[in-house]
Parts: sequence; structure tokens; C-alpha cells
Amino acid sequence: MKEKAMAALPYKRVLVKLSGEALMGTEPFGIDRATVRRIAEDVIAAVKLGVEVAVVVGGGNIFRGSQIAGMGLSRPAADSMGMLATVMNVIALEAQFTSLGQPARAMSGVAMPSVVETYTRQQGMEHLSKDRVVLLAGGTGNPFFTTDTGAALRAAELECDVLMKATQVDGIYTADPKKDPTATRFDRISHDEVIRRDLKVMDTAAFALAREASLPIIVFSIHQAGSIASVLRGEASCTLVTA
Ligand SMILES: Nc1ncnc2c1ncn2[C@@H]1O[C@H](COP(=O)(O)OP(=O)(O)O)[C@@H](O)[C@H]1O
Ligand SMILES: O=c1ccn([C@@H]2O[C@H](COP(=O)(O)OP(=O)(O)O)[C@@H](O)[C@H]2O)c(=O)[nH]1
Repeated sequence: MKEKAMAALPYKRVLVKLSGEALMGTEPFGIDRATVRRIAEDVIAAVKLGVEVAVVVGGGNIFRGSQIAGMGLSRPAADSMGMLATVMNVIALEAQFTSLGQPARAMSGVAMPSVVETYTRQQGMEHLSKDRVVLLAGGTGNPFFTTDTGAALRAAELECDVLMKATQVDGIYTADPKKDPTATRFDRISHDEVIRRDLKVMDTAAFALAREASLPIIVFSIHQAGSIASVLRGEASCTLVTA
């Protein structure tokens, strides 16, 4: 069944980057239960298509290091708080997947063994090959990075075929479409061109790492229910970044 479904899709293993803000729904802060459920259902719909799914989760719905650094905190201390925020998010997601009957494992790049499994590449690969959704917290495990860069890193390490950046807009535009109504969307663009034009949808470190690893990136909007599966089936508007 899995082989049959997979045959129609160009990807066998994908990594979805989910920002912390995607879990807020319409709340100003934190985790909105209904939104977490909707996103878990979206991921499960993708699993049912026959792909293995890893998810790197951000923490911007709770703490962003760059915003709280300076308030009596060094940047590394503030970034530690940001990384802990991502752990809270994966705990919420793991519970949601479990209650929906989908096997899932939360793993953290920041060791917290009494809370979630510590990330290792080998164990992550093992979970994916057993069709468990792998929920990755802690970004890269180091300060001064973002979870976008963590997503490119984990996608490369875990041999994912594509990094799917779920965001607020349906792709990469010539300029920020929220600020410039004349901006137009790219269907396809190279990593080099994204970096050369300094397009801001992910940080440059993430694009550079993806380029180095020959990792394609899809940028798509998470607002529509079922969007991950729609993108995988080639039915939703998005931007594909390739070499
Ligand atoms: N060239 C661009 N193309 C698309 N989006 C852009 C561009 N420049 C800036 N953005 C903005 O980047 C945002 C996504 O980046 P970010 O805030 O890091 O996303 P998220 O909160 O989903 O992690 C989009 O919502 C969009 O407003
Ligand atoms: O490798 C990483 C990834 C994240 N962070 C910290 O965790 C916060 C939350 O991550 P991010 O801002 O990427 O979350 P998102 O915008 O995706 O919700 C960041 O602001 C950083 O403070 C970090 O220090 N190292």
C-alpha cells in the first residue's frame, strides 16, 4: 500500500519546518489546541500518502532569543530560552499525534532526557523508517542559529528529499508580499538566486546549507487545511528552490 502510494509522489522522506507562530492560531502567544490538532491532521494526511515525515518546530510563539536578549540576558542565555520554547511545542504536538493514533517521537537537539529523547541521527532515521513522525526540537542545539537553519541541517542529516517550509505566504516573492502588493511569486528559483537577491523568507544560513547539501526547498502556506498533502500532490501554489 505504502509503495503504491509512494510511486505517484516525487518524495519518499520530507522534512516540514513549522514555525512556532503557526501553532498560535489567532491567539497572541502560546499554543492553540485546535490549531495544533489541525496541523497534526495535516501531517497525518501526508503520512497517509506514503511519505516519511520529520517536523522541525520553531519557538517564536513563546520566546525568540533575538527579542529577549539584552533584557539582562546574554544572547546565548536568551537563545537557550528560545530552544526550550521549541521543546514545549514538540511536547504538545507529540501528545496530539498520540491522541490521533499516529505514532510520533519528539526528539531534542538540546539534551533533556527526562523530558524528550535526545536527538541522534541514527535514532531519527530509525523512527522515520518505522513510519513514526519525528518531531524535532532545539533547532541546531546552538545559540545564534534559527530553527530554519536547524531544519536545513536535520533535513540534510536525515536524508530527506525536500525541506518544506510552511509559512504565512504561498511561496517566495520578488519582495515581501505583505509589504509590497506588486511583488510576484516565483514558481521555481535557485538557492543561488535567493541568496543573491537577499530574499527574506528563510535566513541566508538555511539557504546556504541547503545549497551545500543539494537539498530542494518548497515554500508554501500552512493556512489552508490539508496544505502539506496538497503541495506533495502538486496541487497547491508554492515555490520550489532547486540547484
Ligand atoms: N521575498 C519574500 N518572499 C516571501 N515572503 C517574504 C519575502 N520577504 C519577506 N517575506 C516574509 O517572510 C515571512 C516568512 O518568514 P518568517 O517570519 O521567518 O516565517 P515563519 O514565521 O513562518 O517562520 C513571510 O510571512 C513573508 O511575509
Ligand atoms: O538552532 C537554534 C534554533 C533556535 N534557537 C532559539 O530558539 C528561538 C526560536 O526559534 P525560531 O525563532 O527559529 O522559531 P520560529 O520563528 O520558527 O517560530 C530562536 O529565536 C533562538 O533564540 C537557537 O538558539 N538555536
